Amino acid sequence: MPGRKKNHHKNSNRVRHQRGQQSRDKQEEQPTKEQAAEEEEEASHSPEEDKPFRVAQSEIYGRYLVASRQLEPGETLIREEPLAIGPCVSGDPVCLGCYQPVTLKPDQYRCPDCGWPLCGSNCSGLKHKHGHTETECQLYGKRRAVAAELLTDRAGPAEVRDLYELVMIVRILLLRQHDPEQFALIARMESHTEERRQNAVLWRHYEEKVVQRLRGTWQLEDLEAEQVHEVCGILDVNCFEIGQNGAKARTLYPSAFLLAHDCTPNTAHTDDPRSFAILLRTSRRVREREALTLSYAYTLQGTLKRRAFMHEGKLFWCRCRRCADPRELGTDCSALVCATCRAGSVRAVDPLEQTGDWACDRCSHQIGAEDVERRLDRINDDLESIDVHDIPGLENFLLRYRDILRPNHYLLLSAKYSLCQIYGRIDGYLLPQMSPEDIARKESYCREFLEIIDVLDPGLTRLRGLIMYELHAPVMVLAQMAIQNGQISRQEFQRRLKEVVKLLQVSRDILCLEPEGSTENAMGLAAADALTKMGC
Ligand SMILES: C[S@@+](CC[C@H](N)C(=O)[O-])C[C@H]1O[C@@H](n2cnc3c(N)ncnc32)[C@H](O)[C@@H]1O
Repeated sequence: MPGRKKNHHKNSNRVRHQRGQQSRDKQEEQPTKEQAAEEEEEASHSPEEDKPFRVAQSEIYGRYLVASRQLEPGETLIREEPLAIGPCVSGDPVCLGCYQPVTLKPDQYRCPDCGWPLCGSNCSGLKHKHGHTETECQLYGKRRAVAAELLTDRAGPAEVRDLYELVMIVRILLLRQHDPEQFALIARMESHTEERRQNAVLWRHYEEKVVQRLRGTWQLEDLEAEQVHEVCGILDVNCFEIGQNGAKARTLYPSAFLLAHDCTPNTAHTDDPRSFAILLRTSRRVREREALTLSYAYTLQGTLKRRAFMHEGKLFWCRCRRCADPRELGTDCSALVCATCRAGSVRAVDPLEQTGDWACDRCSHQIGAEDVERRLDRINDDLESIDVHDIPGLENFLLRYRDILRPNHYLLLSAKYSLCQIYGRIDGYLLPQMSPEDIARKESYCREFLEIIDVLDPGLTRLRGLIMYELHAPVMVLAQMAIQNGQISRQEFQRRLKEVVKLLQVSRDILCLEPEGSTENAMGLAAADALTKMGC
């Protein structure tokens, strides 16, 4: 469920602050991030390269990419393999070779040498640079107890998360010895170490969960605490969360990390399920010298949450057009129903004031941002507790909160997005089994959702492609029913068919840009097939 999962990128910051306490020697040997930016800029101006972008530098963004000419929608900007890859920070165990989910049950296949759970002995990621390497296996093999004794089905999600969190950090630190060039490409990334150090809670977390564990339990005493903190910062600021067909991983890429954030970005990215390469392209026309942007946050979150997420992990407060507008570019997807007059909408008075008040547009009711956040967290927990296939549960959720949240509220949209995807696809609710009312409901959720996405994630974006594909089916089926029952004219039927064709064409054009072997690409092919069958 893209709407409710973090399947986007996480990111980073600017370049001006003091670096960590590296030794004088190291500082002399390695260029600063500012010098690296200048070198990159020079390199990107070299005449033999006809790159669609170049590296620029600003006080606000730090290094960022700008279009070196006008770019058309769908132009490929970057295709590159990861510098580093590892499991995401979550309580879900995954195979260290291919990042597909595994269990911690006694019958789960495990690496015979180090004891970490793997999907199987023929996993494509075994001894592969993007998977479970021999170096890693040897290191873990000497500490077999970690995986064999701690990673069992008695471990709670927090313990599992703490152990998996270390994997990518260790992989990067291993590169320091085994592939210094690769390590240098990572070391030039922003870490915000100094700002992170000022945040006592965050610093203590990494000190206890990462530095002390690596140096203590994992007996990697030669690691310098400072370097470990630096790597933790680089990961938090620059990682992408990727994965296709059930796999989940986090990655660092050599140049994609340079993209600045915007909550209505002009690029879209996807990843290749085999190589884990990132494929980044423009989602709409970009003017020459315009910043190339992607969203570090989830589109389907309100301003309060998106900004908090970016401040927490990426150490900046977003001030983009969407964030600055209390109505989020007219979508109103954070507005609440006024609890006092019941008629007005409650919105942040100044959304760039994170702890400022929210006020009703009809009466004098006001509420603090912290209160709003607490309420939204409770509603979000409620939504998360509903199984994604539970149609009555999700419908009930919409009913329960319709007098509390405005219809376009992101939490309602999230539930509607799930419903768009499962109506027509699960047993008991397959299209031939559905009542015309339920089919019409699917259509109306798809339309509501599309209207919002057209504003917040416009152009050639996966979310638009997916929702258009979902929308074509109810429009088609209802049109057929209506003509058979004599409810619409031939002309109206033709008009509706035209819409179906348009929806299929756009979704095909978008989803066929997704990598081969991905679910989205399969949908793109299905759209193309449907068009052929319709003679288009
Ligand atoms: C993934 S890094 C991007 C590259 C980074 N600018 C650099 O020089 O290494 C993300 C960081 O860039 C900065 N940044 C990106 N987008 C920004 C934005 N919209 N506003 C302010 N800072 C931004 C923040 O410092 C953020 O932590």
